Amino acid sequence: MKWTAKVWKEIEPIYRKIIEMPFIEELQNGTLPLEKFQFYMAQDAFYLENFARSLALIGARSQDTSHALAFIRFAEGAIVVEKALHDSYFQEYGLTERRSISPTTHHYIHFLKSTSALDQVEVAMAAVLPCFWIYKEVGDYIYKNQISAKNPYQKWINTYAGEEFEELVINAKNICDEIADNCTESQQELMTQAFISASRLEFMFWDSAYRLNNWEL
Ligand SMILES: Cc1ncc(C[n+]2csc(CCO)c2C)c(N)n1
Repeated sequence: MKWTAKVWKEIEPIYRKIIEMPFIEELQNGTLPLEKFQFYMAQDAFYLENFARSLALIGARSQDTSHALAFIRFAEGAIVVEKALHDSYFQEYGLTERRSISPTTHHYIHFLKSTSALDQVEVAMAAVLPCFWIYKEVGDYIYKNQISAKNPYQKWINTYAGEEFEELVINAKNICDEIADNCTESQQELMTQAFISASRLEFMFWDSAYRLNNWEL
């Protein structure tokens, strides 16, 4: 069995929780309060800037040049494509002020940065995979189950349910399977643990936006 098939089984309960969470349900119905979406967008802008750096670092640390190129392109995509989506939402919803990084965003960013800098590059690749894969699954899920034709968050949904994004995800998954095949069992286990941690953090990222959770002090 491929490594990706094995790890998806591991995070299936987390994925189920994600698609059942109120943030996702209300995003799908278009009823998510704007304040919560704004909080999410503002936090995601911080996330992307840092996530792109992790991807670039993984690219730089990759032995295989085709993997290096793929991760450098992912890094570019994180800044160019995703940032464009944010900028349009920032304009549409009049989001101007720069907020502070929430505890969950802080934790997620630093988990990715330290993993990409200090752990084996294979483990770092596994740590960033949920960012691609879970977004693809969630995007497709929402797209298929949408009831309302008019949704203020449609652009977000279309970005992740689209074919262009699918290609990126397939590429990221294939690279992880290729490198997992050349890993020892204990290295694979570290990859799996990193994948699970990042999946939990994806859940927390939406959950904390729904709760507008920020530092108390
Ligand atoms: C918390 C959080 N996790 C994942 C993504 C999705 N995402 C961000 S950059 C990128 C790769 C290049 O486009 C992907 C899939 C997000 N926006 N926010």
